[in-house]
Amino acid sequence: MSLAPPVHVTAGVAVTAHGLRKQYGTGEAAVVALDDVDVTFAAGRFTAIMGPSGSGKSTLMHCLAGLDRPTAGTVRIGDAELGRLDDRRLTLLRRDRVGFVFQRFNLLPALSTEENILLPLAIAGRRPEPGWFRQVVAAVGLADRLRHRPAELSGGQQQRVAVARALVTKPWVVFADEPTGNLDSRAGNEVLRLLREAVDTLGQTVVMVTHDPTAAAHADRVVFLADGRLVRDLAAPTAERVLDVLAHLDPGADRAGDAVPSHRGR
Ligand SMILES: Nc1ncnc2c1ncn2[C@@H]1O[C@H](COP(=O)(O)OP(=O)(O)OP(=O)(O)O)[C@@H](O)[C@H]1O
Repeated sequence: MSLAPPVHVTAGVAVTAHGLRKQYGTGEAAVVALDDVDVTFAAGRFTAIMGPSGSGKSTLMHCLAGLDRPTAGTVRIGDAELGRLDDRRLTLLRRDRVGFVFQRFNLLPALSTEENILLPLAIAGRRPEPGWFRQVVAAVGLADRLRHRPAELSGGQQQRVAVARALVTKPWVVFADEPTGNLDSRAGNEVLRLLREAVDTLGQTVVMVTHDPTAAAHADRVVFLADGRLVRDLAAPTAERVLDVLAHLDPGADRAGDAVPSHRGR
């Protein structure tokens, strides 16, 4: 597969979706999970996707990452339009150009930390760039855990292995799906700090789905979904402002929203 230089990445845009629609089922059982979503993710920025349960966050991320095909609309990662790629080329794009961090870490239990981190490169038959592997390992603080297997690591350490695995290919974008969902707040903070650092020091693009306003506050921007539509776009988020927006999207979150000062009208 030939992957031309990432025109859109160098132009400042890593991922774009236009007119994105996803419908599950047909007739009376039909569910419209995404309803005409247009969104652009700038290169070298950290964006969080939030919204009430069932609002379409996972569906959006799966369509953006080429893990699922939309019913209508287009997605571009770098200069590749995903709808124009057959399954094989899409698999290669995901392998070579996209990093993933999942809530459940998804490490291979029989492999060491080092082997897990290098797995995407091994599958692609690529060697790590000299120095890059060491730089990534140092960044995530795992230099003294390289021979350990996942079962010998804490949850936070396992997720740091997953972050290193996502960064090692120098992907155009890292998609993180609830990366702190299985971690206590300290370990979660550490993972968020790492993602933030990857953006600030490596120019990495990160798109993260989260339910946690504190996690979203690490991002440069938060986009909010409700009923499959993109309804708010918040720059320079704080946990309080995120809570405030959420409280007005989801009646179930009203109590949490009432607990913080309202920032409406500012
Ligand atoms: N495979 C599927 N078949 C049918 N409906 C689906 C399927 N996957 C998701 N849905 C529906 O699509 C809608 C959006 O789901 P999605 O998982 O994207 O929401 P979410 O915002 O990620 O929710 P949560 O925060 O609870 O994880 C929901 O109504 C869900 O029930």
